[in-house]
Amino acid sequence: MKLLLIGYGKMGKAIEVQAVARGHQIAGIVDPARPGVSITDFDSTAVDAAIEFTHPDSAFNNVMTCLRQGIPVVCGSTGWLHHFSEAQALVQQTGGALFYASNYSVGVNLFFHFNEYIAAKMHQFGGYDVQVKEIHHTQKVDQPSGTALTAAEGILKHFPTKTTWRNEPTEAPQELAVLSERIGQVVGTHIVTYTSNVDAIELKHEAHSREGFVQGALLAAEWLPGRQGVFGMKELLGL
Ligand SMILES: NC(=O)C1=CN([C@@H]2O[C@H](COP(=O)(O)OP(=O)(O)OC[C@H]3O[C@@H](n4cnc5c(N)ncnc54)[C@H](OP(=O)(O)O)[C@@H]3O)[C@@H](O)[C@H]2O)C=CC1
Ligand SMILES: O=C(O)C1=N[C@H](C(=O)O)C[C@H](O)C1
Repeated sequence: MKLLLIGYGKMGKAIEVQAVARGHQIAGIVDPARPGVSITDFDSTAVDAAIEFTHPDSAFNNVMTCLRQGIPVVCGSTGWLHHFSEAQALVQQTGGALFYASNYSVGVNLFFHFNEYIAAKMHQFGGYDVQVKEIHHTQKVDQPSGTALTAAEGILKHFPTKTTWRNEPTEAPQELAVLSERIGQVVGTHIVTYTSNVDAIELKHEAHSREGFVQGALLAAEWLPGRQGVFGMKELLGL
């Protein structure tokens, strides 16, 4: 496949290495460190899919440009979902394809699946409070992480005592605390904890490297071309 990499930071560079190892061609790299190359230089004849890992402030614009260029786009950037409905509308309008996941690791998507199941069970039995905690490296600009927000949404869907989330400790019983810590080079750790008067139950995912994100993003890029619509890891993995 011919891939366009948008963003050539920690993820973009790691994706390049694995993409080449899997026999793909890098048709172009768009990044501020490589001026003179832009998404509008490419179209669906030059590129089979774009993979976008940039920044919360640039992701929406990059996704929209790919869709206008007719390029199927796999986006991993977090912190831009307040614009997601506009991207969905452009997918419909253009007949294009957008794949989005707050976390491309297969393990995290299993964690999301179990998280929803556990939330429903814990609510059914009662007596437990719940919180989400995420820990990431100090270069991360958005908080809470996209993964923590997906986990929080999964809890809110199945644990109706909680009606909203807050990114700080809270005593309000209807608020789900989603706590963020930034430490050194931590790749990404997410913990959901249920606490009662007598015990605690934890569901934890700890990424040991970025390889899981890279593999998932490449699987998505290999799966997306030829499809029309908005997709995520549930469709890719059949979860
Ligand atoms: N969904 C998932 O599984 C994962 C998501 N992420 C998310 O992906 C994003 C990127 O992560 P990561 O690679 O670690 O971040 P980095 O900061 O290491 O890399 C981002 C790169 O994108 C560049 N960039 C900024 N703006 C643009 C633009 N408009 N067009 C093209 N490139 C641009 C940056 O350049 P400059 O430094 O000059 O600004 C930088 O080189 C983050 O939002 C992160 O949360 C990360 C890992 C997994
Ligand atoms: O910025 C990161 O590094 C990561 N971002 C994603 C998120 O916000 O959840 C995914 C992963 O945790 C790493």
